Amino acid sequence: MRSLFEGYRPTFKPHSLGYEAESLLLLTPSQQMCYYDGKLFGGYIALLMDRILADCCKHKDKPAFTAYLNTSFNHSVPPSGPMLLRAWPEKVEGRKVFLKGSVRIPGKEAHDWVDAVRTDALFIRPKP
Ligand SMILES: CCCCC/C=C\C/C=C\C/C=C\C/C=C\CCCC(=O)SCCNC(=O)CCNC(=O)[C@H](O)C(C)(C)COP(=O)(O)OP(=O)(O)OC[C@H]1O[C@@H](n2cnc3c(N)ncnc32)[C@H](O)[C@@H]1OP(=O)(O)O
Repeated sequence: MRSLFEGYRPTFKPHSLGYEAESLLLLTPSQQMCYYDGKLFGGYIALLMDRILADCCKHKDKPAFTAYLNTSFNHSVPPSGPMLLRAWPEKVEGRKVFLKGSVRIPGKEAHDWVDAVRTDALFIRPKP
């Protein structure tokens, strides 16, 4: 199961509401799960998003539970290309942490990245 996260090494940067996280990932052949050829399985993408959002929440803080993870798949993600996972906090209300995340993939132009997937998520910190 750990191999699902092979190559996942997030880095963190301070953000006004906590930390933002990002990880550039190149999947190994066993991670390149597709139902349709050339399109990475959406459930696997959601798993990766849940992971980076959870890590973003808990960096130097208490862990939190996923309450919702609303994921929009705007473009398919090629299984063998680079993908940039990103997560950042949008709003914090008591124990509720609202976050956004995205998966970026290379665009048509050199050095151009496009958002293939966008996620709105709510994580809840445990009661004290
Ligand atoms: C296929 C192979 C898989 C392989 C992977 C295997 C293993 C992975 C290994 C390693 C993974 C590594 C790292 C982990 C990566 C990711 C982990 C992510 C974290 C999770 O995977 S975690 C599990 C999934 N997750 C749950 O299992 C949650 C179930 N649920 C609950 O446990 C409760 O529901 C809880 C705790 C969420 C809240 O409960 P609570 O009692 O603490 O708080 P309460 O209900 O009072 O809500 C407080 C305020 O949040 C609002 N609120 C609550 N829920 C809302 C919702 N859904 N939408 C909108 N608002 C919501 C209320 O309206 C209120 O708002 P207000 O205060 O304004 O009134």
